[in-house]
Amino acid sequence: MSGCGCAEVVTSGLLDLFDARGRMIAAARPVTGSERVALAEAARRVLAEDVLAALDMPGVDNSAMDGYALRLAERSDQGLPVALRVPAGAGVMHLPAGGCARIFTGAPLPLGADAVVPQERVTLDDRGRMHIEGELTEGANIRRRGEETREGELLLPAGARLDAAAIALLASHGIDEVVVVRRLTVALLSTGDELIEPGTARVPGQVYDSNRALLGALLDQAGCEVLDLGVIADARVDLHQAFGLARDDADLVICTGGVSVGEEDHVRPVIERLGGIAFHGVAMKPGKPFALGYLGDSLQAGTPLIALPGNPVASLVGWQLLALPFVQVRQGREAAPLQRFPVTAGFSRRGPRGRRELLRVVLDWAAGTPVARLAGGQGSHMLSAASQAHGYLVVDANQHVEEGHAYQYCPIAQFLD
Ligand SMILES: Nc1nc2c(c(=O)[nH]1)N[C@H]1C(S)=C(S)[C@@H](COP(=O)(O)OP(=O)(O)OC[C@H]3O[C@@H](n4cnc5c(N)ncnc54)[C@H](O)[C@@H]3O)O[C@H]1N2
Ligand code: MOO
Repeated sequence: MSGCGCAEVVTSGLLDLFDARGRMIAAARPVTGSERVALAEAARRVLAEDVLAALDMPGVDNSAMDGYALRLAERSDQGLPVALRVPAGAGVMHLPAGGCARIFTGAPLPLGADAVVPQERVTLDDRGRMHIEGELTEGANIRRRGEETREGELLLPAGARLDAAAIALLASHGIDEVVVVRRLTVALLSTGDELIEPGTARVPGQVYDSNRALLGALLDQAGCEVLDLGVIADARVDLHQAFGLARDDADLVICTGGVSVGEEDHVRPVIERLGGIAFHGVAMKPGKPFALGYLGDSLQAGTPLIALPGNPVASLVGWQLLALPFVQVRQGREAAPLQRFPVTAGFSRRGPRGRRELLRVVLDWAAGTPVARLAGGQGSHMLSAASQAHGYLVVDANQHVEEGHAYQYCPIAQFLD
């Protein structure tokens, strides 16, 4: 049984999924143009230039523990008097000869000290002298100046996407602005006479436009500016007008629906009129009628266009596996390699004919190692399983899934980056 309840069509002339992904990556060209933004605005942006370390990191030798700093050679059975107190934020002090320093995590190591003993390994006698339990080696519990990074070294390369850790790294060097690649403007439109906006009244047969909501959220997550062109009727004249606008105002056009073979599917002929198609049709389920095209003279000189299938899960999977790497390269970064590894199936299922299938699954860890279970109905119109899924179990064309056997698994979290 096919997941969508319809008879499976044996497909030919479709591109292999991984070939198609390779073609998407090869076809993408980074945009030019950059802007300087405040660090507070820089999350999810892509660095346009290398950022060098502004400081040695750590900036001074300092303590990794709350404890006592000492000269190891002065350790004695009589204990050491506490001659100094060094809180975090204190300047660099000198350790008086024959004494130790009370010190706190991150506080500058006093000059002369060569080890720190954590307070749990210390006793103070009734004269206030510090005694150490156990062994202590030179350099113990000291974080050395520059041990992580030296001033002038490469901190983050051009093309790095700024996630929370990268932003924190920049902040730790006192950097409050960065030069980032300008945001991609992506024109987004849905096609279909049945589509209506969420929040409006519906008559039977009408369908709420979920793909624009889906892709709007995905584009936002990917750090793109969305030029929302709304729902366009399945009519050549309307599509022609919308694509004309998108071509002039966007770095990329993404449309959904009307990309299959029915006579109501007008997207392809209009793209061919205004530009061309690089490829159409991928041996994947869901997501088969995926197309890469362009508006203008060529893929490189014109505005690239990605046509995603109307079925919502087909649009989602087409974005994650094919459109996202294209966007990543266009944003000036590298396409993230596809992460996949074997996971055992906890179910059996007839295999897809002629297409590689991406089953929406959840991982069950009850037995200690993960077992993939179907997240729900697998029809490419069924968003509920897609919204529950942890990942895709990738089943090769014409292969049956057998419970207890391992198949490649692609975690969905990788597509959020
Ligand atoms: N004879 C054939 N029919 C179909 C084939 C085929 O090879 N031969 N392929 C099927 C596959 S696979 C898919 S996927 C769909 C994709 O078709 P289209 O991209 O042309 O999409 P539509 O026909 O416009 O719509 C399909 C389906 O999705 C719903 N839809 C469309 N847009 C949205 C939206 N923005 N939000 C929510 N739902 C949407 C639409 O109402 C339809 O139910 O074609 C198969 N057919
Ligand atoms: O199987 Mo389609 O590719 O329904 O998405």
